[in-house]
Amino acid sequence: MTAVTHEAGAPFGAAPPGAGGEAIVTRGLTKRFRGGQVAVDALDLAVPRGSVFGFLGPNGSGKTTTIRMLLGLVAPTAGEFSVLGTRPAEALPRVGALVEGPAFYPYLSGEANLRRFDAADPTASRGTAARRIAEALERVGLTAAAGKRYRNYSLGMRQRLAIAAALLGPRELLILDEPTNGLDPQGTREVRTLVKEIASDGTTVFVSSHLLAEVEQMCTHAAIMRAGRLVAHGTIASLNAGTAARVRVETPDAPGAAQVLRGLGLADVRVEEIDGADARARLVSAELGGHAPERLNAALVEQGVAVRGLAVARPSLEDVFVRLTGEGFDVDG
Ligand SMILES: Nc1ncnc2c1ncn2[C@@H]1O[C@H](COP(=O)(O)OP(=O)(O)OP(=O)(O)O)[C@@H](O)[C@H]1O
Repeated sequence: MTAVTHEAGAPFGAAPPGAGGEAIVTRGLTKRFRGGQVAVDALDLAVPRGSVFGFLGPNGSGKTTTIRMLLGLVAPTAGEFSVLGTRPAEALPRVGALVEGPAFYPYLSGEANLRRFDAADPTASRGTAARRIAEALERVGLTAAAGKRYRNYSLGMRQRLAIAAALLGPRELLILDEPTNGLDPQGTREVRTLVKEIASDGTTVFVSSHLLAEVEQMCTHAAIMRAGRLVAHGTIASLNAGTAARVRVETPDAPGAAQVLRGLGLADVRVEEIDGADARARLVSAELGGHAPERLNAALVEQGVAVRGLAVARPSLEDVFVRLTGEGFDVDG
């Protein structure tokens, strides 16, 4: 593929990437900073319209640089991309973004701050400003607090106001860079709820995060970055399916249980100690495969193996991410 940079303004091919219904498409998108550091390395991304797309990765993995390229704030070194099926410059009026929080005046009300923010946009019509601001405040649930000074807003309200600033005007795509960073648990909940509400109106939301639980709770799709490279990409369900479920049997007869499970054809049978439990009890685990847990239980009992407990452990997204990125994630929202 020919390397085309957004900065060079070279046209996409006959069919621009993203013409088929994706909100964002990137092909081979690369950013090498002066000094040789490759922040984003040949990124191929497809963000379906209508999705809440989690852009997940540890700090420094290239998320902000990618977002800055998508918004035309930094020029790619190589690769091509489209936003809402077209060139970024054409799409931008339909894109709301929160990259670095807007600077709000503490002594002005939320509404007055939005008015100043809106006035700075040369493309926005003055005649419709009041309606635009009222709608944005309504959308983030700040209508009742519109007249309150910004300095008296809670952290969650401040971030909701920042999102309102990104929603001035009709937006088809909202790009949020770490929108819950620095928020308290209440503020985090408010932002998550707001993101889901915005998405339920049909707006595509592309949200970066280093918090796994956050992406799991609010996103339909995710991409996982590691050191500038994409290591996984798909629906949350398909990413979750990346690791096999295991059955875990607690029993005083570990050799017997292991033999029964192996006899039934289960793979990767392991015997583990149980910390703090009866010294005679052991945990026998195996890949569940297509077996019904209740049939396994019946087979164990029929063959004289005492079963103290049987559970199926579904792999968490965290297991998948740790395996892919080689790093632990903050799992607390
Ligand atoms: N202007 C710059 N000049 C040189 N290197 C940069 C620049 N901006 C970012 N980098 C480097 O590029 C890499 C990716 O940074 P980036 O900010 O995109 O990651 P991130 O995943 O968004 O992390 P964070 O959440 O910490 O911002 C990092 O190693 C960073 O130090």
